[in-house]
Amino acid sequence: MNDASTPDILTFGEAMTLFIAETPGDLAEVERFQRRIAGADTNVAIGLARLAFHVAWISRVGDDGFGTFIRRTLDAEGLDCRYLSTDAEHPTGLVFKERAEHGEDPKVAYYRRGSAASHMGVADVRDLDFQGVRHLHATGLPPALSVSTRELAFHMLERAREAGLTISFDPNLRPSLWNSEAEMRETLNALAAHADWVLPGLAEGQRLTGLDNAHDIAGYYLDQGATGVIIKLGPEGSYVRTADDAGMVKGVAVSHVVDTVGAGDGFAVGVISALLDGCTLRQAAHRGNLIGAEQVQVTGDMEGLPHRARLRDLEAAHPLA
Ligand SMILES: O=C(O)C(=O)C[C@H](O)[C@H](O)CO
Repeated sequence: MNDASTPDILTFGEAMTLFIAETPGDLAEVERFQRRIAGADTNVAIGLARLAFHVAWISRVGDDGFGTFIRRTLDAEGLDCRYLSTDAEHPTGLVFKERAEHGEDPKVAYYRRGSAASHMGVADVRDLDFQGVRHLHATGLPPALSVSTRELAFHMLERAREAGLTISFDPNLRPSLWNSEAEMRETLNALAAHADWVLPGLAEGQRLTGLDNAHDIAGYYLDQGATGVIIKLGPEGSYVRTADDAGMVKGVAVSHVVDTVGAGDGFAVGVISALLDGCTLRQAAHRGNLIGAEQVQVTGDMEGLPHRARLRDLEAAHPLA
């Protein structure tokens, strides 16, 4: 998209070229892979663009074939890539994913250390105009990649706050990318304190807060300043809490889980799109559950993200109970 108009939504992070094993088992045995794109932030950006929001994507790719592939894919998905730059010195990040056989979480191998996106920093967004933008979505990936992307993450949330955008934050824990558990916890909780809507999974919330149940975890983030917290509970659905409401929003049944990666990103797409459409937090959690369920039925990380027509069908078939 080359449109110079103001985006509805800003997103930033790392898009990687993804290789999905064509056969199950250890990557050491796999000879053929399918090529796709991946990255928690970019999955959300694509999902929101499919739902007809104007989404700007802030990132870097390497000056290599994988970077060209990512740029072409994001353009084709309708993302506004005016803030996507090409880094001549560092390569595009890659991720290889095992093929899941029985709905288990597949193993992934990252080749992203020192990637183009991990060299982003505050200077990349010096000319970024927040005026008129409605929303910023952030995840725990940029603060995990490098010191400069961590600074960028805090800078983005602080500027969004000053400019009056709403902010969503999904911790997307990747312990293998952090130096220590304590650093991960402190950094992600500090970032979450800048957000309006915080969207951890139950296990993530437990690890980040040391608390046990969804109600208390949500309370922790409300006390830090969030207006709404939704805890993802997998197939059970999600737990919603605001200052004056709390309760379960039931999940939708899925007969065959193919691959769970990207389900949380689908959930974020549902929640953010619904809130920007003017829905309540419970309706937003329900849409998150619906899109999360779509995402677990495909092998790629973003292929299950629906366009508006499919979303209308899903919401008609599964009204909020
Ligand atoms: O962004 C990452 O770290 C990934 O592993 C790529 C996946 O698309 C992502 O995890 C899905 O949330």
